Amino acid sequence: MLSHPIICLLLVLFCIITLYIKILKHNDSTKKPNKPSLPPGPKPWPIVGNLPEMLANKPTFRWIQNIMNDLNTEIACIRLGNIHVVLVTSPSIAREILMKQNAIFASRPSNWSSEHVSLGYLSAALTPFEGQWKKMRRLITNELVSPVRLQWLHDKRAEEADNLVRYVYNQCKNGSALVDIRLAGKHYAGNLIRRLIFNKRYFGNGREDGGPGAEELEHVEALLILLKYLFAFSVSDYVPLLREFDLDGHKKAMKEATNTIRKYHDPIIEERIHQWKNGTRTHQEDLLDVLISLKDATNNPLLTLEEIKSQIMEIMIATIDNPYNNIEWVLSEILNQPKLLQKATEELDNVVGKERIVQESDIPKLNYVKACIKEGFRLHPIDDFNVPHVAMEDTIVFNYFIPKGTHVHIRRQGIGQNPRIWKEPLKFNPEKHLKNDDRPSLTLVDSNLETFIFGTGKRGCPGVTLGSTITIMLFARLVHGFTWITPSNEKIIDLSECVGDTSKAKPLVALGKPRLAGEVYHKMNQMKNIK
Ligand code: HEM
Repeated sequence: MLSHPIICLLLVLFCIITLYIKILKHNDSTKKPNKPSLPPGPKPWPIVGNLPEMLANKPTFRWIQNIMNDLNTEIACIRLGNIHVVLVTSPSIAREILMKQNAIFASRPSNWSSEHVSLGYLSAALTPFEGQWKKMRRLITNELVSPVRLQWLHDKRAEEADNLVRYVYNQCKNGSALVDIRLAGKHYAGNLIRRLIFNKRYFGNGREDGGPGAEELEHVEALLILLKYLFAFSVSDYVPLLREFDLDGHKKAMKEATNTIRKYHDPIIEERIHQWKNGTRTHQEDLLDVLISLKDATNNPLLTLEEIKSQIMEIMIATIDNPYNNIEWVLSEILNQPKLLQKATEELDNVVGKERIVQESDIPKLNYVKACIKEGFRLHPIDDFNVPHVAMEDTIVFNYFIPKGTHVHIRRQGIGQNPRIWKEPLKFNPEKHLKNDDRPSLTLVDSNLETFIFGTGKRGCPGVTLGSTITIMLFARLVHGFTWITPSNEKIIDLSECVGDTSKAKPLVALGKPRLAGEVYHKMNQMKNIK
């Protein structure tokens, strides 16, 4: 006979084992066969996640490209500190995130760089999803880039397009000359946005040939530095305790750049507000006047001084990089395939002729020109990563679990070069955008996100019309106004990318020669130097 305590012990053991089996069974039954997991990715370390690999594999975007190629996936997840970062190269997943689940993914990350540039989240593009974003987004859409406003600003844009031709013409008017296309593109876009906002091309005395002065060179470079370091996978964005140490130097570079920009912007903005207050200015001439004159429901100024400064800095940043980078790549690609350059030139000659220069009103008829530009955006976006979005709640995307707080980076180049979507993805061929498009006038809008240009949804670009116009006019004026050939010491244009980003490693310098009737240029050369 077993003694009483042993029976008790056996009974307890039996209960424990039964309970354990029950728990196991329960877990098994609750484990649905397809319980969503995170998207695939490298196994994260405890606490730091994949930060060690990120730091050991610079530049980060190439490390991420390699991870996704190795895993053969169009969606991946890495963990940086305690933040999940999801990467996407599939148009259908991008549509799910930016269209179907748009409301969930409408926020932006909070980090030092975006807070710094937006002067504490006062502007639209960088501000997480909340009231301030709504206020500034509405204002941009309704007051700064509405069709009526863009019409009002037409003549300023036309003068800057004329100044572009004047600047290039002054370099090659005695025959032909080498022209730095990157420089010309940067400064056309910089002049144009300064003109729309401040009614100024030059902060200083400018240059007689229409080119940039030292101040404009400094201004545009500072804006591009901010872009370079915004959302640039700085380690302190994921481990805020490290912010003070500025381990990668991003903070120092960004502070210097904002100081430079504010050195030019702030006195103009402050003086202008003063003029409106003391009644010496009563007539709106540019977007700064518009911003100052906006009123709230109680007829008080809608915007504070800091809101105006922040929104102006953001629009300056948003306008310059895409157009010049696109045109530099497109011209490089078609210099290497002269038949394409010839086709674009023929279209311009057919639509415009050679007695006048191309104008914005010609744009609807320039489908081949626009197809070239779209193809440039597909192959060579300025940055692989779109501005990041943040999931505001837990969700499921294509059967993957995406936790609240995840940063989503849609990879523009990954989408544009996705071999499942595009035949011969690495070949520059504008016909790709003409084949399936029977609309009478092609646009640069990327509605199915197979070429990721402006994005879509709540955080999609509000500057589509202005951005398209600037880019198309830059390309059309250069190709219509001048003959371009590869410099004699280069067989073909070197199409290598920078190691650290997607820009062209070497600036494009091409041999340009005027190709229109002489009076066309002379008229522009007589333009006053607008300061
Ligand atoms: C060719 C030129 C341009 C391109 C390719 C472009 C592209 C983009 C892209 C891809 C986004 C992010 C979309 C997303 O988050 O999913 C964006 C956002 C934005 N863009 Fe543009 N853009 C251009 C020109 C402009 C211009 C001229 C303006 C001036 C008003 C502008 C203002 C903005 C703003 C304010 C946002 C942020 C929207 C938000 O977060 O609510 N962009 N742009």
